[in-house]
Amino acid sequence: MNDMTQTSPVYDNYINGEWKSAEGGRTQKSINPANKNEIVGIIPDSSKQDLEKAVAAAKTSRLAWRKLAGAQRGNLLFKAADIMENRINEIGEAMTLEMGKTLPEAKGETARGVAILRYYAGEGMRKIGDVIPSSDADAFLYTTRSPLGTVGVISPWNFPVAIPIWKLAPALIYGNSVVWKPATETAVTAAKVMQCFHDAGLPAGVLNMVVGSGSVIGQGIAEHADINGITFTGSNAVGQAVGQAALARGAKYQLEMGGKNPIIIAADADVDLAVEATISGGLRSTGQKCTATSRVIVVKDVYEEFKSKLIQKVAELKVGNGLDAQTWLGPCANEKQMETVISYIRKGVDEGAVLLHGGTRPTDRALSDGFYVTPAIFDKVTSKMAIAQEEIFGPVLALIEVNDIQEAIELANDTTYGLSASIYTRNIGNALQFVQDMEAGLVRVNAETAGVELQAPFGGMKQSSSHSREQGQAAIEFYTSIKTVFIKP
Ligand SMILES: NC(=O)C1=CN([C@@H]2O[C@H](COP(=O)(O)OP(=O)(O)OC[C@H]3O[C@@H](n4cnc5c(N)ncnc54)[C@H](OP(=O)(O)O)[C@@H]3O)[C@@H](O)[C@H]2O)C=CC1
Ligand SMILES: O=C(O)CCC(=O)C(=O)O
Repeated sequence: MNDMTQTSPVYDNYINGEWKSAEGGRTQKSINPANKNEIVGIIPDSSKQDLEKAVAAAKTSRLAWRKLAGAQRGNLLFKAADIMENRINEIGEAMTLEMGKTLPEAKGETARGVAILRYYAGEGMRKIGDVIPSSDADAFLYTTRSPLGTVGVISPWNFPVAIPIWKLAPALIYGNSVVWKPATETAVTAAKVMQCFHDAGLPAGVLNMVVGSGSVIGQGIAEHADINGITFTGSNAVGQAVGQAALARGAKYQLEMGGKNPIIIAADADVDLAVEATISGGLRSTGQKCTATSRVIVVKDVYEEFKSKLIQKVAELKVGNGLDAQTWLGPCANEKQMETVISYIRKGVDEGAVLLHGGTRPTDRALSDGFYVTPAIFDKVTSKMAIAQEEIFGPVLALIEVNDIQEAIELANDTTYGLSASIYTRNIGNALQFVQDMEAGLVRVNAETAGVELQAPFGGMKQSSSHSREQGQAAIEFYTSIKTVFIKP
């Protein structure tokens, strides 16, 4: 152990209402991507034994939890929300330190987590069924809903507060107990979120958190016979494996995976607004959103104007440590992610695209220990290139020139993904054609591709999801089963 390891804060698993170190005391380090020499915290490296304890606790606690009134469960979520609201600075700072997004983004995401918690707390008071006229005049026919039992939540590092909360909160409010495996990258942030639920007085065993590698704890959740539903957000490769493991044992599953999201700029677009939306949608959070804009499809009439304005604005963005108030764009979340981004930039050049701007490690020596890449803009991209087809998850914009809206929509659909898409146009006909023909779960007119409203359904078409929807009232479809009740006196 070096000195820094000895002085770094230590975080544990949360099992059956208690903080517990991993079996055998195994730990790993959470590293700051802005400075790889800084350890943010020492976190558990859990084994299957830890998972077993968490699942057993969740199984034991679930009956009493489901028997509470929805309003009682809701009150606990309201309390957790209030506590989290008071800790926005602390949680936001942990997030910036662990995965690099800027502090305003990190605090904004934590505030969003609070709002999601409150939304689902309120769900405890809303209707969960319908009365249906029976063909038997004496009978009472209605539907109600049952929780699944225990839900396994596998969450990624890119929204380390909002994504877990939009899974945990509906799972809990509808009466499920939970075993949560957060991304290892953001386990410190996860522990701070978990502490809010603990301090709110959630009964022991109802929500458990196990930190450890995806292949052990994540896969263990997918395969565990006592976990009745699994919700996952992350890469397509892992999502497919999770889905297959769940399907093989008849468990319910929900997958939210990648995107290759297009923005279309029509000839009649407000070009300045379109440039802003492209930058915000493509480069905020260093491009590490599943809804990030990565393909910029521009009609030829405004191509040159759009391109030169985009380059000018992107050149003004300050890359740096997310804690620095001047920074617009933080580092990639980890070294592997940075290497992936750099390898795609090389691939783009090799395939014949023209790198107009960025795509390099910054020369500033103050940034040399961080996983930084300057935002890249590619010109002369064609739809068949890897940079136009594969999810990069980094600050890379691929410009594609087209003749008209028809061609733009065709190319926008020329991918295996279908998560989000946007168009900039002042023409209602263009907008309606786009809304109708675009194969994506989220379509936005005169708005960037990213940006999800917590009260609306969110999810993708094609290979972006398991065709289910999260958030808003859509969440009830995954976290419960409908029970049809027929009663005759
Ligand atoms: N849709 C989205 O929002 C996201 C998409 N991605 C995409 O995925 C790429 C790789 O990122 P990465 O973090 O490796 O994504 P992963 O899909 O590997 O990670 C997502 C979650 O799954 C867990 N996991 C990893 N392996 C397994 C497994 N075999 N079984 C069950 N769970 C597992 C991870 O745990 P652990 O952290 O311990 O590895 C993490 O909690 C990115 O470049 C991006 O393209 C990534 C994150 C979010
Ligand atoms: O755009 C957003 O706010 C949500 C993005 C998201 O869900 C993701 O990146 O996983």
